[in-house]
Amino acid sequence: MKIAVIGAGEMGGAFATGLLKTDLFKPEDITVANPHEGKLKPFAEQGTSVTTDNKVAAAVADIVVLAVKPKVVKGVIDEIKEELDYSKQTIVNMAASIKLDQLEAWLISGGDVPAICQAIPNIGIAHRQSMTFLSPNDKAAASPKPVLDIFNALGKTMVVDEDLLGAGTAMAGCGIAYVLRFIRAASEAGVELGFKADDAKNIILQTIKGAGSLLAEGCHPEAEIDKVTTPGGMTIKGLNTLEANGFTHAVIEGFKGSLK
Ligand SMILES: NC(=O)C1=CN([C@@H]2O[C@H](COP(=O)(O)OP(=O)(O)OC[C@H]3O[C@@H](n4cnc5c(N)ncnc54)[C@H](O)[C@@H]3O)[C@@H](O)[C@H]2O)C=CC1
Ligand SMILES: O=C(O)[C@@H]1CCC=N1
Repeated sequence: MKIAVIGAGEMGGAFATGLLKTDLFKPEDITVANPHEGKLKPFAEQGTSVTTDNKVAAAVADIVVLAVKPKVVKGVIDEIKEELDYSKQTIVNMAASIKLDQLEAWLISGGDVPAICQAIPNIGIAHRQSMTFLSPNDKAAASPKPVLDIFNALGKTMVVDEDLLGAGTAMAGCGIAYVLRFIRAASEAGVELGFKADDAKNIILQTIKGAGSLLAEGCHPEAEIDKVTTPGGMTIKGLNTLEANGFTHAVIEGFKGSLK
């Protein structure tokens, strides 16, 4: 099995980096394509095949991943279309906000469309800790295993109707930035409270891991919060101060804001 990643930017690069940490592909069976050679160098150094020619990348792969900006997708499809073999190749599109119907219209050839799967990961994919949303077209849904195997090896995966893909993008693709901003804000609070910046970051990181492990065991967030809030104690004062400053409202509006 061979895979091509077209676009070695933040997402394509993180995806290729994650792939190299799995045993799904030999490094030389991963082809990374980008017009700028500088983007390819780190991958070439790790033994992957690299090229500045998208057609070369597309021709050799069983799975062709489009990891370019949305406005570039049509141009890349026009460029590689002649090289594709719809009887055996699957196209994975990572560009947000392009619909399957649109991809099929761009890719249709002699009345035939390829297996296409929308995939929205997040940058945790570089560490095999992505939350990835997948929406296959009918042809890809008929044999989903190859794509599922890849993204399951790179974190957690949820297959959703395409209608939910935008919401998934907001929750995890964008959500990782919101979580990181929370960590940064909490670290800044820690510095004001007297810790060095690195210590403050590590304290909040370990605190998040603890919260995550409680929830992973099936605990409910509010039940755990009730255990922490000593009557008349420090935690309830902090929680009420957060809410007086609009914390829950700001979080909800922030996630919804990605889709506006
Ligand atoms: N960054 C993220 O966290 C996420 C990004 N995405 C999607 O991934 C796609 C890429 O986003 P980023 O990696 O953030 O953008 P980016 O700008 O970092 O990367 C795009 C890459 O494509 C390359 N490129 C430009 N024209 C090209 C062409 N004709 N052929 C091949 N490569 C070309 C650029 O040189 C660049 O390396 C976007 O469509 C975005 O919606 C999806 C989920 C999360
Ligand atoms: O900000 C964006 O549009 C992309 C999609 C999810 C993360 N980055």
